[in-house]
Amino acid sequence: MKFVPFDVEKTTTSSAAAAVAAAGAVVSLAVIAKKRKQIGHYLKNDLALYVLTYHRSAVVTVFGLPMSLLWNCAMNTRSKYIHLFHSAPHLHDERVAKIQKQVRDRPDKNAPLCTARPGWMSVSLSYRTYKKKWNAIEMPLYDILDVDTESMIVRVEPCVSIGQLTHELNPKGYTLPVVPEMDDLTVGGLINGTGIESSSHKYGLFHEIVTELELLLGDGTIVIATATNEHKDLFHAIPWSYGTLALLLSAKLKLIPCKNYVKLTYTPHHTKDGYVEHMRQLSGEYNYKDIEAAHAKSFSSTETPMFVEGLSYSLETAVVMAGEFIDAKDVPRFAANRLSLWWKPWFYKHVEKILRSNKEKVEYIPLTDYYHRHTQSLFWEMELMIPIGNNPIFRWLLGWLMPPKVSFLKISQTEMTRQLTERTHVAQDFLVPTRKMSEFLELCDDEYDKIYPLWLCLHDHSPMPGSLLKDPAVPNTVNGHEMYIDIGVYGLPRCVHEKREDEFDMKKSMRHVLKELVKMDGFQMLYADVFNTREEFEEMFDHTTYRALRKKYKADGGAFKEVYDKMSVIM
Ligand SMILES: NC(=O)C1=CN([C@@H]2O[C@H](COP(=O)(O)OP(=O)(O)OC[C@H]3O[C@@H](n4cnc5c(N)ncnc54)[C@H](OP(=O)(O)O)[C@@H]3O)[C@@H](O)[C@H]2O)C=CC1
Ligand SMILES: C=C(/C=C/[C@@H](C)[C@H]1CC[C@H]2C3=CC=C4C[C@@H](O)CC[C@]4(C)[C@H]3CC[C@]12C)C(C)C
Repeated sequence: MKFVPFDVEKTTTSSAAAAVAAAGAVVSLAVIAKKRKQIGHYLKNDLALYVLTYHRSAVVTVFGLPMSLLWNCAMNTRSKYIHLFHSAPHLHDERVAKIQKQVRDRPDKNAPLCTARPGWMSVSLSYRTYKKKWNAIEMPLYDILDVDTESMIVRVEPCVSIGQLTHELNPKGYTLPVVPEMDDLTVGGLINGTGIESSSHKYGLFHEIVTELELLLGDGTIVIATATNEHKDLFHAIPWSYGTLALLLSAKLKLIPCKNYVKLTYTPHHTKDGYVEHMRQLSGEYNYKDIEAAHAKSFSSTETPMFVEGLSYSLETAVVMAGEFIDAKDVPRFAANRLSLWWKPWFYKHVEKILRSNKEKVEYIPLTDYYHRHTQSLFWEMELMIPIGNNPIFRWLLGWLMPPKVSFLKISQTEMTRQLTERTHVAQDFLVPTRKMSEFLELCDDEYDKIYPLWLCLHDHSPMPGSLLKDPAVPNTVNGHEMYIDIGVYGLPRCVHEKREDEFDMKKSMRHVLKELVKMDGFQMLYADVFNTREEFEEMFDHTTYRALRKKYKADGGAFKEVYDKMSVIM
């Protein structure tokens, strides 16, 4: 039987439908009553499975939204309780000693190490099933250990989330130079994986803001690694290693001062060449000295905007957004747009309207709202899960509950929807040099059958000796940096929308795109499914020094598996 995982065809903007969805339980009951005969079989076997598989939108609305709210409330209460009664940064060393003991005394030295954070909690498509078989180490490291505004450094444990950090830092007038969207992302996941945001053209990927790592090696030794000390090779190799070199115990991150508003200029474009060139100009790549200045933290004196982002709505159309910090006192009266208010339209829809108006527009957005501009709609994933989610009535009634947690979306999947997601739902970020941006956009348009919008986010790629990431192939002569662009493709190909799923072959398209990506000196973000063979994966990521370091730091020989063994879906 053919079906699509989300009720895409039922997309309707009518208010009546929104009201019905608001009372989602009634809908489910009505549908179930209507199809009693068809589901009789399931009633005997597994009604829950039927509902979870065929009525995903209703399940997400009726159960996912309130459960996510309850979960968030429980987690907030828990962290307030821990903060009040058990917050003990000074106990960090005790906690570390217990983790060290677990690693040293693990019963099966042949089973590889990984963290015990459940796979369904990870902000990725993967369920990380290896955790059931391997030595999963409990690492209850949830504390912000120190905020030093003299040296502009914050020291954190790896399970600290982006949400925790922004809550702590922003009201005090500080922020991380790179604040990846999504509150549930953890510092440990972002350092061992990667993170990016619209300030990455200045500050690089998330690992570029790290100054020190406290690491536990496979043999139980603890080392402190910085960019200049005797473990600098390990320091550079941790990003993109996905927990295959050592376990991270704490990290020091850079801070910058911030203001509480962002002045955002939206520029609509109706040619590909127009928006590609505009983004390249804004990136500062034509003047790399500017980027060096940014790295030296003098962000306010540089000419490049603090934030640059693009949303393309077809191969030839996009809106390019450039933002700067601005003080509340400088915001013109009544000019603020609080994007995060529950009844506001989804951000990418708001931007699409600006594209249609074809007029440049300036808005003043509170900083936290700016950081969360894609949160309500989970980029544009919510349109697939809750097709009426952007309807004004739905937003007024239930917008305050949005979005459901990615964790809920993961645990509520049935095997059938999971397989279908893997076959038809593209969720990938490709990092390509901006010199190849135009070519790669054409490839995506063709291979993914017109998935739009696309997320366009620049980042400064600098050499990282020893990491899996290859150095820039055509380095800018000044300092070896090269400007890259993250092209985020999230959604269903048009043929899948139109119920012609047979015309889309995920593995074939993915492997073709990845092959071309390597030729263009690009690479793929690994939160997504990895469809490469091992050989193809090794063409994209340089394993030479990585393997030497695994030997040097006692990660091979069974302590940790290689990245491909953790990430591949084709094994
Ligand atoms: N804006 C952005 O930049 C976004 C980024 N992402 C992606 O999400 C992922 C992060 O999600 P999150 O849920 O926080 O992390 P995950 O649980 O997905 O962990 C990511 C990787 O980091 C490893 N890791 C995590 N903590 C430690 C640690 N203390 N020591 C050693 N290894 C560790 C994990 O290993 P193990 O499997 O052993 O736990 C895993 O391989 C990243 O891959 C990121 O690229 C997703 C959305 C947005
Ligand atoms: C990396 C970036 C953004 C990524 C997001 C768009 C994806 C990150 C995790 C993805 C998802 C996880 C699990 C899911 C459950 C499935 O049932 C459906 C899909 C999904 C919700 C999936 C959707 C895309 C993500 C949210 C950028 C910012 C660099």
